[in-house]
This record gives sequence, C-alpha cells and structure tokens, in this order.
Amino acid sequence: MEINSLTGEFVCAPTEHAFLRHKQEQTRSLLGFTLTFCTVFYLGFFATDLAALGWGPDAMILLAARLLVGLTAGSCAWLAYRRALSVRATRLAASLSEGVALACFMLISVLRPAEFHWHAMSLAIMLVVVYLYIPNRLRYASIIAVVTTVVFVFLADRYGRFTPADEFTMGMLLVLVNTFGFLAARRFHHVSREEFRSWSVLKHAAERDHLTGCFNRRYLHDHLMGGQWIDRAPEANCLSVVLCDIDHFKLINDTHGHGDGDMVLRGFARILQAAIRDGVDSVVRYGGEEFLVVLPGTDLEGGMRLAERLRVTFAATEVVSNDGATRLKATASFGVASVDLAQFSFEPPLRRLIAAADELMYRAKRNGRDRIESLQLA
Ligand SMILES: Nc1nc2c(ncn2[C@@H]2O[C@H](COP(=O)(O)OP(=O)(O)OP(=O)(O)O)[C@@H](O)[C@H]2O)c(=O)[nH]1
Repeated sequence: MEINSLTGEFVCAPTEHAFLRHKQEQTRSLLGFTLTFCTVFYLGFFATDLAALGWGPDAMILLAARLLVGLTAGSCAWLAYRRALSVRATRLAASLSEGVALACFMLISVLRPAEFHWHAMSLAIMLVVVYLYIPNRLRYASIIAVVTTVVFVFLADRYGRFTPADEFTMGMLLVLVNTFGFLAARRFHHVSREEFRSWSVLKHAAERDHLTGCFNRRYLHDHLMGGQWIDRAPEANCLSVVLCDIDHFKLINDTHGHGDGDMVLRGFARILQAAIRDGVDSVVRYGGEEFLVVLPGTDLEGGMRLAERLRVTFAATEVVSNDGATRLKATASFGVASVDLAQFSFEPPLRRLIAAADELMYRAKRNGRDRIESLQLA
C-alpha cells in the first residue's frame, strides 16, 4: 500500500479506488457543507459590489454572476447531500463549482479595478479553500489554482493600478499561497491514506485467520450470521454452504509435525479461495482443520459441483513439506446444505444451514471419508 509522495495517492489503483469508496460518504457530506458555506458568502459579498459601484449596470452584471455561482455551487451542494454521487461525479461537482466561482471572481476584479490589492487577498483565501476545504483530487485542485493565479496576475497587470513593488509583493503572496496550499493539501491526502492503511491492517487482523488468510469465526458471527451475506448478492434467491474437514489430520500432525500440518492447512485454504467468486462467496476457517464456504445465490446442484471440484483437486494436490523432502497428500470430507430462500421461513437461514452441513460432513466421515453428503433444506 505505497503512497505516491507527490500526488498523495496510493500507487496501486485498486487500493486508491477502495480508499475513495471507503471515504465517499464523508467526502460527499464535506463537499455539500463547504459549497453551501461558500455559496452564502459569495452571495453575501454582493454588498461589497454595491458599496464599490452603487446600483448600476456593472453591479447588476456582478449580481447575475454571483447568482450563477450560487446556482452552480448550491445545486452541486444539494446533489452532494441528496444523491449518492459517485467518486467521479463528486470531483466533477467540486471542479465545476470552483471553475465557475473563480471565473466570476475574475469578472468582479475587472469591474472593480481600483481594488486589486483587496482582490489579491480574496484570491489568496479562495485558493486556500480550493486546496484544503473543497474535497477534490490534488492534481485537479492544483491545476485550477495555478491557472486562476496566472489569469489573475495577467488581469492585475492589465487593469490594476500597481507600482512595480506592489506587483512584486502580490506575486510573492500568490506564490506563497499556492506553495503552502499544495504542501498542506498533499500532507492531508497523505495522512488520510496512512489512516486508511492502518485501518485496513487492523481490519484484516480482526477478520482473518493468521495462518490461512481465510475469514475467522468473528467475521462469521459479526458479518455473515447477521444476514450481511445478502449485501454480497442482493438478488440471491438461494443460499448454500459447504462445510469441509481434512481427513485424519491428527495423523498428519503426529507423523510429520505441526509445521507440515500447517502447510497442508494453507494448501487446502488456497484451493478453497481460488475456487470461489471474489466479493460474493466467503471462506471461513470454522475450526482447526474445518472450513466453511458460504455461497449466496448458489443452489444445491451448484454447491455439490463446487464441493466435488474441491474434493478432487485437494486429493490430487501434493503439499511440499517445510524441509522440501516430503510430499504430503490428504483428502477431505464435505457436507453441502442448500436452501431456497423464497420457501424458507426460518430466520436467519445461515445458522440452520451450517448446523445441517456439519451433520452431513460427519455423515461423510462415517461413510468412509473423501466424499460428499448433501441436503436441500425444506
Ligand atoms: N498443524 C495444525 N494442527 C491443528 C491446527 N488446529 C488444529 N489442529 C489439529 O487438528 C487435529 C484434528 O484432529 P481430529 O479432530 O482428531 O480429526 P482428524 O484427525 O482430522 O480425524 P477426522 O476428522 O475424523 O478425519 C488435532 O490434532 C489438532 O491439534 C493448526 O492450526 N495447525
């Protein structure tokens, strides 16, 4: 999870995407709040246009410009609050509001040329808001801020009444604001990603089994038992589970040692994880050498097909021992239970399915091991 020191983003695109999705709710509400705040102030500052220009055609032009900013930023704020905007749409709303507000600011500066000193200070404050308060990608915020600064300096040179010393001071001020804004924003992006990295490590440690990388019992109880498996397949009309247990595992431990036993466990877990659908199915280390596979949207036939594939693959797989000298082979027994969710009145179904699959798995053991027993729950 490396972070790019210039952009403040994760180098790995899927990690960056996961981070943005994780933060999206917070980003949307921050965007809504900041744009509302900016809209109120932008409109309120019409009072300064009146003070400078009085009621007249120029003041009316600026009123129209300020209303346009209010309309754009206000609509984007409303969308951010009310609609589940995507990451891309949120950035577009931020960039659009910034672009319109800064373009109107240029118009204000040109129509009030006597106050370019004040405009330079106002621009400095607006750039801080662009870099730090309106949530946007750092590279977009930087481009908007730098382009605005260049246009403003050009207009100040053309319409402002500056001495060369004033012009130099204003240029230095704007360079300072852009540099400070960029560095502070980059630091903020970096820190929030570091937080996400720590959170991900803790989450992984809390939910996963250290030896095999499969989900642990805590995850099963906290996330799957409560019915959250449905989030992974909202359209599912059936649910299956496969409970699998390595045969005579104690013998492997006793013959080859716990280290080699661990290698067999890891090898089995790898086969299970490679066989499931990413983001839909879950593999849980249920006990010592017992694993549970939860399959939302898979019927009994699908569950049995998967179990057969797992059985054959594991039986054919040789696990190399820790010292590389021995090739270990093992088999596993499987219990497959399935339920048609439309016909099932017991809540929650997963608990019942696991109990049934456990019974079936022990039946497979009694009937000779390296086999599958299955049942459709009525
Ligand atoms: N190496 C290793 N062994 C474990 C781990 N967790 C549990 N075990 C061992 O797994 C073995 C399970 O043995 P049993 O429950 O008797 O089952 P079995 O020998 O597989 O026999 P059947 O299930 O009836 O085929 C025990 O010896 C446990 O000590 C682990 O993380 N690593």
